[in-house]
Amino acid sequence: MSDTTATAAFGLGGGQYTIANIVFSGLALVVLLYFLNTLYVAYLGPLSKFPGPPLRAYTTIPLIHTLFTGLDPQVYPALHRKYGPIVRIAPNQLSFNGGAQPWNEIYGFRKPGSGKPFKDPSFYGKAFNGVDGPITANDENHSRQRKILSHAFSDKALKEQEPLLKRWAEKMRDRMSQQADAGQKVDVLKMLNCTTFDIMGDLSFAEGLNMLDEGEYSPWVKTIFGSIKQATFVRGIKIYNAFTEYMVSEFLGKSKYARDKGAAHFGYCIERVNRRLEREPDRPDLWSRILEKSPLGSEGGLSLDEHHSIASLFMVAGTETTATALSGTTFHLLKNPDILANLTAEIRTAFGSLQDMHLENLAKQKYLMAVLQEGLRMYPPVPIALPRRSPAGGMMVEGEFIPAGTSIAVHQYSTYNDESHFKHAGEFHPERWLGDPEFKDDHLNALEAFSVGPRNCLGKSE
Ligand code: HEM
Repeated sequence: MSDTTATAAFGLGGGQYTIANIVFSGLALVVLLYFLNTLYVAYLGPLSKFPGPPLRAYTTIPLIHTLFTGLDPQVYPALHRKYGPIVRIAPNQLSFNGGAQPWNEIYGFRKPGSGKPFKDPSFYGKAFNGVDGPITANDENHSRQRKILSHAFSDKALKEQEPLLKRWAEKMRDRMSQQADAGQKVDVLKMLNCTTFDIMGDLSFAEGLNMLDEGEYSPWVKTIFGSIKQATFVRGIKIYNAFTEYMVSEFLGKSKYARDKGAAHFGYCIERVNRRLEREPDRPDLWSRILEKSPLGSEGGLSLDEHHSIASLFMVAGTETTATALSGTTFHLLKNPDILANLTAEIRTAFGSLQDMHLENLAKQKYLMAVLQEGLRMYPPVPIALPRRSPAGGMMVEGEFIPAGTSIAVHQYSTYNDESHFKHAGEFHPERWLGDPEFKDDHLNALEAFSVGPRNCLGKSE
């Protein structure tokens, strides 16, 4: 090829046909194509029909900013108020707050053979040992694991744990009373976290973490809280683009710092699970029921690695969530003395002492149940969105076609704070759950704090 032909062919002009120029032109072309593609996706692509802030259609930076600043429960309700029940919150991401319909369409059970949304991999991370527990397992492993684990969460199994739950509740009450009698301030959130972690340790491994005794978070629990924040930060970097996702998975995720941090939490789990598997406690715990269904080494049962992953999940999923729900509800009760007085009256009329309280008769206290529901609505422990990806071939949600691979989710706090679902949404009104005519137009089925469908919360009691 002559210089002139090459110059013409590469469009370089002026006889500048050098390797550097070719590389530079190639890079410029890639940047141009990337830019044009971004513009196409933002303004002409299949998600361009959905409303949302223009910048969010173009880049994930606002999404990451919201994540890093922790303003999720402020930003997304405001976006839904402005743009409606479906909002494009990133180039490839839609947020829903339309109530029961998107809950069922995105998360609910589906007919066999119909395309099914799956968990968005950019949100969900595997357990430290790389072995899936129920949160990240594929459908086949998930249903195998869930069948085994459900046995430990049946009504019968929970009834069996009643003395344990009562013992810890009494301990929490005594501890709080001691502090109050001594004129000290009571950090209710901390007390509740100490209690739920002690309970989960005792339920899972037949040994508490002694946090209520110490009145302080144990090093393990501090590690768990730290790793929740760290995981959020890592997720923010990952979702920027494919390159940052690769860098996080290949380098940051495998760095010594990340490995040491992950190993600390996981190490505590491994140690306790192994210790528990070596002995039979003098009273049944969750693992007694799990091992009943799946003896170690049995075909189709849980592997030792799965036991570790599941224990590490239980310690996160069942503790901070419950403590958050109870502390949020306590906050709203203290802000609403009339409601607190009604609740106190119901409980003191029904029970002479703590000894009279049982799981069964507590569940029959209508006002108590309404207060807890309203607490979950006003202060959901998972206030964010748990994203799924739409399946190959796309799917319909709220009558709109969603193309394959789109990240879709119901945003909990936006749903529960929307006046179209709940009258006086920003106020605490347990009466709405008790058939009060003032709230007759409320969409009570928009509240799904434990999610719905095959992957809903295992700890939810019906
Ligand atoms: C108020 C307390 C709780 C709330 C609001 C809550 C909420 C949730 C939600 C929204 C999910 C779905 C996660 C997803 O789609 O990725 C979930 C899953 C799960 N939760 Fe809870 N949870 C609570 C308490 C508990 C408790 C006490 C346990 C007991 C260990 C527990 C164990 C689990 C497990 C194992 C899963 C995974 C289930 C599966 O994928 O099959 N949770 N929870």
